[in-house]
Amino acid sequence: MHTTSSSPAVSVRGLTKHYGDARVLDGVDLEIARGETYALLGPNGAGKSTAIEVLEGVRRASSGEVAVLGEHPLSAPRTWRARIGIVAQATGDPGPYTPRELIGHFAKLYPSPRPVDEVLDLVGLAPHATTRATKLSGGQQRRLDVALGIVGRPELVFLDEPTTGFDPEARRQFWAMLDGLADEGAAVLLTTHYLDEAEHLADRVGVLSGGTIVAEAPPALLGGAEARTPVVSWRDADGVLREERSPTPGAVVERLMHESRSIGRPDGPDALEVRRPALEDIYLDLIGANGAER
Ligand SMILES: Nc1ncnc2c1ncn2[C@@H]1O[C@H](COP(=O)(O)OP(=O)(O)OP(=O)(O)O)[C@@H](O)[C@H]1O
Repeated sequence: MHTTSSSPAVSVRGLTKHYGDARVLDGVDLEIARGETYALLGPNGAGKSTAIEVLEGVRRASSGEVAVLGEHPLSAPRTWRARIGIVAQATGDPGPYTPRELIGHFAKLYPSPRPVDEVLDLVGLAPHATTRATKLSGGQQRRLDVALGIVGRPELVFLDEPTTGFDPEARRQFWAMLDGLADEGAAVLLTTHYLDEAEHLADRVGVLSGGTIVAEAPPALLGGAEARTPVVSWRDADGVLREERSPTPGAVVERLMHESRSIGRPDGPDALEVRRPALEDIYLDLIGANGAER
């Protein structure tokens, strides 16, 4: 297949994968544009890593069409591999080397790598450049994984739960780094269990559940307008927790206050609260409504 920079970063149709009798992916369709950041969400065991491994060419699909930067991952030429960056969920033993040595070594595998010092700065490892990698903390080792994934200036980066183990400050630094990669035009496919991360980073999110992508949209639109409708909750006179969804929650609160006053409770019902569903609520509804883990 001829590769052009106008081909999508990722194009997947009807991807299935089974392990023995277990069908983990059951007809996944996915398209990621050049320069787009896409977050794949889903509960533990949904098949996110499996899907990413098929796209990376380290796992064979059972069926379906897969093109990554215009090539099939299992038949792509060596030059294709230099155009993608991989940060897997689990990485190997770094051996007796320092981050500077490891990044420098990996840089030699690519035609136009980033300078080692730039990578160290990007991932916030400059102060630990000469510490043995095995002596780094868990979060610092994860930054090193990210460094090795981006040193080759990839056109597409796969990041499988990249910020697991990061402290809040490191996560913010990582987000800024990823914003920088996106500004340079790299496409990113990210998995994460942190909904705020998906919301901050992704142009679009997809929810993988029951073997297929059950919802896909920009984070602010996931689940549709209905899912974003505010929820008014309160305890009624019998102490029972009530909920009402309404696009005009103020009117509901006014009605409840009026009803309360009419039964001699001028302060209104107990536990009166108005909530606007967050991405996390919408996500949980989506996976709950679609069978969750399998
Ligand atoms: N090599 C394998 N052989 C058999 N089953 C496997 C293999 N790899 C994964 N699985 C199973 O496939 C399912 C999907 O696993 P996968 O790691 O892709 O999920 P995930 O969505 O990435 O999960 P998590 O969020 O926990 O990382 C799980 O039930 C897992 O046990």
